[in-house]
Amino acid sequence: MAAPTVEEIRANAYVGFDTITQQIEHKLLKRGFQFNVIVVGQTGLGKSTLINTIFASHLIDTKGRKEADEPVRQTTEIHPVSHVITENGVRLRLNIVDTPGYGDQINNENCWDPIVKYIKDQHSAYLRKELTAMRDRHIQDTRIHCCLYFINPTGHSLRSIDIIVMKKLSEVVNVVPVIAKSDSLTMEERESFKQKIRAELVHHNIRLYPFDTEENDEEEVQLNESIRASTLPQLVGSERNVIIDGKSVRGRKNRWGVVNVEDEKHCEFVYLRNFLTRTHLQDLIETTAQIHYEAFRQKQLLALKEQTNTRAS
Ligand SMILES: Nc1nc2c(ncn2[C@@H]2O[C@H](COP(=O)(O)OP(=O)(O)OP(=O)(O)O)[C@@H](O)[C@H]2O)c(=O)[nH]1
Repeated sequence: MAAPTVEEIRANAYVGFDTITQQIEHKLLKRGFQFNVIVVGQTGLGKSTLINTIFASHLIDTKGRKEADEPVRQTTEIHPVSHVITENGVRLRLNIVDTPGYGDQINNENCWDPIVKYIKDQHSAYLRKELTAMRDRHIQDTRIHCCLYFINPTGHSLRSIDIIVMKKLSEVVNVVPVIAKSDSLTMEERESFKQKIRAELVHHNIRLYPFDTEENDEEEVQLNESIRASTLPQLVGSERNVIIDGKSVRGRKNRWGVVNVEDEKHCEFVYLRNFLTRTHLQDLIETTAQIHYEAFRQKQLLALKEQTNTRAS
């Protein structure tokens, strides 16, 4: 019998486990993905516009007062909406939670409570489902993966409510602060405002996303570092098109001219969109499960154990 050729040896040696990545992809594509984001910031800062601009669809409506005599909301409300968007066969279920009324009262004390409670309630619901004897194969995940916190473009500094709330939120969720409506500032004002806010965030020790963990390799640590260095994108949102150099682009007219939302020389919208959808979508989801939910779960289970011990003794 003739000795096998190199090709025959190679063909016989192929086991096929390298297809596991395709098998996983097939399963994940069938199930689809889930991304839950909450938007927090004073009325009229452009929260709905920004979300609709990022996902290029009209997903949420403005909650502003339509008539001058409409009463101002007395409390922070929680308005979740859910949409399924599809891109190249990938299905993404998007839960967007709007928080109208936040920061709008004269006395804003505790106006953040409904937001923190909502985030914790989602962790709690997930934990309950996880602990049932006959748990679902796939638990519907409503845990909030990202909180976009809108900072007023005052040109001065953070308000005390921003500091308190970002601190509270960063204990339970990935907080990504953004400078809203940055076209109301000149380029010089924007840069100095950004530097000021960054220094304040560091001074007040506000722990923003992304976090370094012991498991991070060199590349991930460097990536996190670069994200932190570019924290606070200065945004302009728009659901309308304007004509620039004969081309119709997503943008808005202001007193200085026209802003092309997608032009990095005009604002940092593209940076935020890439960060949320192209580079960090999966990491935001993972960090929620591994850091925020894990901390919540540990606390709840320890409390439960203590209760049981007290009852037994
Ligand atoms: N100049 C400027 N105006 C903006 C920008 N984004 C939104 N707007 C406008 O600001 C107004 C309020 O925008 P919304 O997106 O409804 O703001 P919101 O924060 O969702 O407001 P509420 O739903 O009331 O909480 C609208 O007239 C928008 O067209 C922006 O980046 N720059």
